[in-house]
Amino acid sequence: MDISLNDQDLSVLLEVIPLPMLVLDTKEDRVVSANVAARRVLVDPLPEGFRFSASIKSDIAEFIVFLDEVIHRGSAWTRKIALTSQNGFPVECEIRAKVIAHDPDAQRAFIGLLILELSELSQHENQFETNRLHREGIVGWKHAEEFFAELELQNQLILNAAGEGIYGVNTQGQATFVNRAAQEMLGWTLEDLVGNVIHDIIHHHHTDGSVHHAHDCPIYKSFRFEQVMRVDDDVFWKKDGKPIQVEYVSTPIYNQKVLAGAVIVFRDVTERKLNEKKLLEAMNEVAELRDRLEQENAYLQLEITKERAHHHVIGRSPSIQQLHAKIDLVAPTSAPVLITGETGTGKSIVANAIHTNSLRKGRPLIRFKSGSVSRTAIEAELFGRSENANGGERPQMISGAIELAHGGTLYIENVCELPLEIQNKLLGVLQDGKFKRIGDTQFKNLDVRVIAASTSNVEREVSAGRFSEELFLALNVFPISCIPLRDRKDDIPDLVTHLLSVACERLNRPEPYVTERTMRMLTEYAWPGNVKELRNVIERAAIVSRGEKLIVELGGASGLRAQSAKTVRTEHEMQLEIRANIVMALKETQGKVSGKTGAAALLGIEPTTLYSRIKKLEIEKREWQVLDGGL
Ligand SMILES: Nc1ncnc2c1ncn2[C@@H]1O[C@H](COP(=O)(O)OP(=O)(O)OP(=O)(O)O)[C@@H](O)[C@H]1O
Repeated sequence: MDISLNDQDLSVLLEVIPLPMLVLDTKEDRVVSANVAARRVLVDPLPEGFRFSASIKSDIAEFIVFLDEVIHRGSAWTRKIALTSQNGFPVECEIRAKVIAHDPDAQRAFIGLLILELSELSQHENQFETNRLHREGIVGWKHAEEFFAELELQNQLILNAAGEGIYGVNTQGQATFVNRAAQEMLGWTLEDLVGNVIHDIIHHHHTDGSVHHAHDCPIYKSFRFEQVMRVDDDVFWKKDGKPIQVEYVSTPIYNQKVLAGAVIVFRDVTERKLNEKKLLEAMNEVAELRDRLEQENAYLQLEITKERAHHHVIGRSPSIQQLHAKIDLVAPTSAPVLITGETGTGKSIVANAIHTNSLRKGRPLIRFKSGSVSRTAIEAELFGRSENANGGERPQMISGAIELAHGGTLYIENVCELPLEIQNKLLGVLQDGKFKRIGDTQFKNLDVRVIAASTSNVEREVSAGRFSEELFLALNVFPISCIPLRDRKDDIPDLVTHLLSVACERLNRPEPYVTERTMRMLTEYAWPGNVKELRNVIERAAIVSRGEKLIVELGGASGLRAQSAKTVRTEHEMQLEIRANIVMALKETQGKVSGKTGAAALLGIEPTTLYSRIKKLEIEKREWQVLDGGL
């Protein structure tokens, strides 16, 4: 079957195609039809029976291979074939070919050839790329715009959420933005600030009232000299005319590497500065008090040392020598000491000697003698108290004697008078080496040496169930007993001389001399109140003696002198003497025990001691009342 094409139809079809196109009859190598664009490239007008091979510049064999490929595959393209234009110029092109009709038996095919000049093709491609870029550019710009809008919104949110005040200024010092915190801290609104020179609004004066010139302003400096400025003590002025203390950082900002102004981040530190000021004042006050306390302490220590300088254990009797030996032995240790002896025999003098000869002498010797009657008061005096009076506020601390003695020595007088509960608590403290204030929750470590004293026979108190046996064992590590003055009369002259010189020094009086007679009288006296009583007598004598001689009055003791002439008295006789002396004293004071005019003062003993003696010796009211009534 032979095929044919309606040339007319083909021409019309080809003409609508803008690119060079022609139809080739392969059998006759004839261009059947070519559109105007193709004719413009090859030959125009197209001669009847124009042979396509005439336009091929390159090897014709290459074109035949290409046609075979087209017929075989139905379509193909190549850039290997160069054409010659009607002017004789070479036309570099891409030829795209497609089989329109094929009759293998007749070895004929009609093939459509599209000729794309490479120069135009690349122009097209460039144009296409440009269009594509243009299209994509617009889309990209839109994306960028959305992105920046989003970013700006987020930045605004961040700026407004920030706790610090933040504002920006341009290079003219005009505010460009102000975040919410800044507006709230300053009271100025966005309308008040943005576009205006912010220095004139919030930063115009110092607190002392002097003008803050813009040329001195660190914020201006930050963008003039392009440096970050940190200021920690400045003021910004609020809309209500009040200043707030601020600390701020001013950082220069750039737009496309060109200085655009500065951003200022600030904090209201008014309250902090106030607290710092208060703290500083409080610390200064504390330092002042500490200095004063140290001075007072130094002064008191000096006074105590001076006072204690007169508190040596005086005497040469064998019992006093023995006492010295014991003190020397026990002082350097930290062992507890239990000192027993009648009142006024020098128990506190011994405690002092032990302390001053120990390694603790640089720390205080605290004397504890509870004057309180109630158990809780005694407990607080000894262990301290931590009170939270105003609930929630810092508790008020009161240090007890035991805490004050930390590192030093605690001397407990009349230890037998401590209530049993407190005795047990004290025992616990000594065993554990820690204590707790009343009302406190925390234990504190304690390093204390305890020296306890008693006028009573402690073993007897233990047997009577009035004193804790365990505490007795804990304290009785090194017992020392103080011998009454009547058993060491040899010491009386030394004591008289010593006590007289101490008294005169204190009274700032010339020291009178003691006649032999007076010394004998003093030596022979029974001294139921021991050295304490002797001291009182000597002090009184130092006051009343106006002349050169010491005039001694032994008060109610005259009645006892006859008895005191006896060389040895029994313990019972001694007790009777003491009893009679107390009754006499009570008679003189009409039963008054304490106070300056009380019987205790007259006897030179503590009221508590006198009370316990009255009880122990079973002295009844009628005894001194009857006597009183008899006069
Ligand atoms: N051996 C001594 N050497 C020097 N002074 C002494 C001596 N013994 C006692 N004294 C003096 O007597 C006074 C009373 O002594 P101290 O207070 O030590 O007695 P005490 O036994 O502790 O009495 P009390 O049991 O009543 O507390 C002291 O102030 C001290 O001046």
